[in-house]
Order: sequence, then structure tokens, then C-alpha cells
Amino acid sequence: MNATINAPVYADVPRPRFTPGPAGTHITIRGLTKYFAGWPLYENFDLDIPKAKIVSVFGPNGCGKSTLINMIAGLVPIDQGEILFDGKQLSDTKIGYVFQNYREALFPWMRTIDNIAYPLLLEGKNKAEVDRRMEELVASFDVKFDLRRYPYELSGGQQQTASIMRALASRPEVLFLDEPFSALDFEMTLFIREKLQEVFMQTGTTMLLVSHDLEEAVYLADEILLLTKRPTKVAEILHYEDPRPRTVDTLSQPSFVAAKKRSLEIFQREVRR
Ligand SMILES: Nc1ncnc2c1ncn2[C@@H]1O[C@H](COP(=O)(O)OP(=O)(O)OP(=O)(O)O)[C@@H](O)[C@H]1O
Repeated sequence: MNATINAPVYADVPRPRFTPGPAGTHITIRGLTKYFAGWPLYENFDLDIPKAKIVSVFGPNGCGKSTLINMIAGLVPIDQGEILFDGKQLSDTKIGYVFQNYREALFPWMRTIDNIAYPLLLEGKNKAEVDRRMEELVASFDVKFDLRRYPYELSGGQQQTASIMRALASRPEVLFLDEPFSALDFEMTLFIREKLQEVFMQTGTTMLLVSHDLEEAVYLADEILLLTKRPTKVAEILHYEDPRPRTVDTLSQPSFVAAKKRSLEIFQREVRR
């Protein structure tokens, strides 16, 4: 008899058919499953992320906000599921990523200007193209510091500005931001927040922002994605539609106050559950 011992057993479970999101969807997540150390963080998680909108991700501590954007950005592998960008795979999609820890994000051995230009060189752009794009970025970020300096010679805010410029250099379709302000002082936070809003208004780049600051999350967002505790589900998606540019005055508008209050109520409900 010719038997195979311990042969793998494949369950004959048919895969559900992929259902596209509604019109205007950019990123479609279907059946996303992720376990850490045998415990589910996400199980069969579905989400549609709209195109040309800013989506703020908010939820209880440890619910998987960073892991979610890292899985979408391909930095953390998924166990199961499918993530498509306008129907395409990640490998066919240009993305940019801004890390919380800007000190470790920039290459210390490269001048700041070379850090920012790096993605353009990787794409094979020639010197004239790189110079043109760099000029645009410098103008749009109103850069006042010397980009020929090394990152360690710059302030934290200047380094984070450079990280964002690098993330935008090759005109990504999606920009991921994981708590981009949390290591910055108040003045730099306001500056970079306004710059992001300006870039968004100019380019309409889809942005996914993880923030621990509810006011900031609502202020920048078109949608606030509120998550539950793990195993993580969508608690609610709130739409916040005040016109841009949003300013200091926005913060006292009834619509802003109502969106913030509603987000906080959902957050508290989920934390207590
Ligand atoms: N590489 C890993 N190995 C094991 N567990 C992990 C790993 N990365 C994340 N986790 C766990 O997964 C959960 C979600 O982590 P994640 O950092 O995504 O949450 P978060 O919502 O962004 O957290 P916070 O609110 O603290 O910023 C946490 O319980 C975390 O401990």
C-alpha cells in the first residue's frame, strides 16, 4: 500500500466572489484576516475606502489602526483576504507613507534633498525631471530651511516636512500617514496639518490617516473610520463634509462640534463594550 503520512488536508471551501465597492471607491478590502500569536486582530474584515478623500482611522488602544494601514500599504503581511486599489494590486499602485518616527524614516547618510529625491531616482527619472519635481515640492511646501543639510541637522518638524515631501515626490495615488504629528510640537503640528490640507486640495490624493487626537482626526477628514476593540470591526463610518480649506473658525462650527461629539460617543461606547 502506498500511503502518505501527514499529507496536508485542503478544505474544500469555495472562496466568496469578490464584490466591488460602490462608485467612488478607491481601496477595496475583502475578507481581510490577520492573527497575531494565535489571536485574531481582524477576521473577515471588509471595507471600502473612497477615492480622493481623507479618511481618519480612530479607535480603542491596540485595536489595530496602525496594523490596518500597514497591511493596506503592504508593510505587514495579511493572513487571508484581498486588497485592491481601483481594482489593481498594490504592486501596480504608487503609494507614499509617512511614519510617526521621522528620525528613523530618513536615511541619515543622505542629504535631505537626496532623501526627498530618492523615490524619483528609484523610478528612473532623469536629472532634469528630478530637479523640476524638487522645485515644485519646495515651492508648495514653502521650504525655508537648507535642504542640503543632513536630516540630523534639522529640527523634528523640518525632518517630518522632508518625510512628507519624500512621500509625495512621486505623486502617489494613496498617502498613508501613521500619527504624523504625534512627535511634533504644536507649532509644527499646525504647519504640517495645513500643508497636508493644501496638498490634498491641490492633488486630491487619497489619504489614510491614523491619529490619536480626535480633534485633528475630524478636522482633516472627509470620513472618520471608527473601529471596535479586537477582533476589530467597523464600528461606524462618519461623514464630515465642511468645506475646505478648514481653518481655526471651523473648530467652532456646529457641524464640526457635532462630528467630534458623535465620534467621541462611538469611541466611548466601543471602549466600554
Ligand atoms: N508584530 C506584532 N506581533 C505581535 N502582536 C502585534 C504585532 N504588531 C501588532 N501587534 C498587536 O496587534 C494589536 C494592534 O496593534 P496596532 O499597533 O495596530 O494597534 P493600534 O490601534 O495602532 O494601537 P495604538 O492605539 O496603541 O497606537 C496590538 O494588540 C499589538 O500588540
